Amino acid sequence: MIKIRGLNKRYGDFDALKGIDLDVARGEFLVVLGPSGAGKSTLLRCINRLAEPTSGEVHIDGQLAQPSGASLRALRRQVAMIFQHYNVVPRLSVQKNVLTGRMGSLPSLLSWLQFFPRKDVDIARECLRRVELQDKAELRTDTLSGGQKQRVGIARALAQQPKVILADEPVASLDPKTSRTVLNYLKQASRELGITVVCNLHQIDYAREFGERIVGVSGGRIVYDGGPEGLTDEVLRKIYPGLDECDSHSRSSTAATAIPAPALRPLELEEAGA
Ligand SMILES: Nc1ncnc2c1ncn2[C@@H]1O[C@H](COP(=O)(O)OP(=O)(O)OP(=O)(O)O)[C@@H](O)[C@H]1O
Repeated sequence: MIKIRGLNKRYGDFDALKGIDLDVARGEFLVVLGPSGAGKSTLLRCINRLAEPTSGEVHIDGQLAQPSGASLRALRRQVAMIFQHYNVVPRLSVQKNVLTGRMGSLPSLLSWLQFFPRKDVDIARECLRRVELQDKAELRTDTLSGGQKQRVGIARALAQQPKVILADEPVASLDPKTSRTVLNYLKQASRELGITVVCNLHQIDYAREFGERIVGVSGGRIVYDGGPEGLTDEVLRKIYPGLDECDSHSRSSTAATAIPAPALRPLELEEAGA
């Protein structure tokens, strides 16, 4: 479903992604694990062209992703995104937020008028049912908790009826119990609807629990690609080069382990006066 070849992304003189090759199968739930600054978000953003790759190719369902035009619009319809900070419109109702996932499929006038045909309302309702928020459909979204807002984010992504969902640290702002609930909804939707999910995570424990396949990214390169059972201490040291300096308890604890060790680039070090 996703085929990436020789993907490089350079910001100024900094290489954020260095020669990424990756294939993700239809319906696969892939977790991308890595420390802060590793290049996880950049990878997702190059897949849906929110960031323009410096070189390399991304194919979605056999189609080469193009930087603009009709082909870009088609790509964006097929690839939905879920964000760390939910990106919901607070003053809109829950259902209206989910319906925004249908906008790419509507004629532009209807979309501009925010007029949604019955069929689209039914799709939105069904997506809300999947994340068990059907009872909240008419509420303003800013009355929901963080976990519920993220479930709205999932429902909106599902309403788009995409082939691929890119989830950029979808549980980074949530407590462990809520995080597991949200990841369960996402995984269940992927399994039942055959959607390919690429989910960026900081937390090793969630990656082990939810990732069928885990790609470890460090310094803009893939340093691990395999199952959760392969996440040995040696592999984790490759993904998180500073891991030995961290509290060793945190790796084996049952609580979710987040290691957002910042990988500062030279410019930032200079700015920090180092
Ligand atoms: N628009 C940009 N301009 C300049 N540098 C950028 C830009 N976006 C990202 N970077 C740099 O590229 C590197 C990778 O960033 P990216 O956000 O992809 O990492 P990440 O693994 O997703 O980190 P985090 O987990 O903290 O979100 C970082 O060093 C970051 O500072």
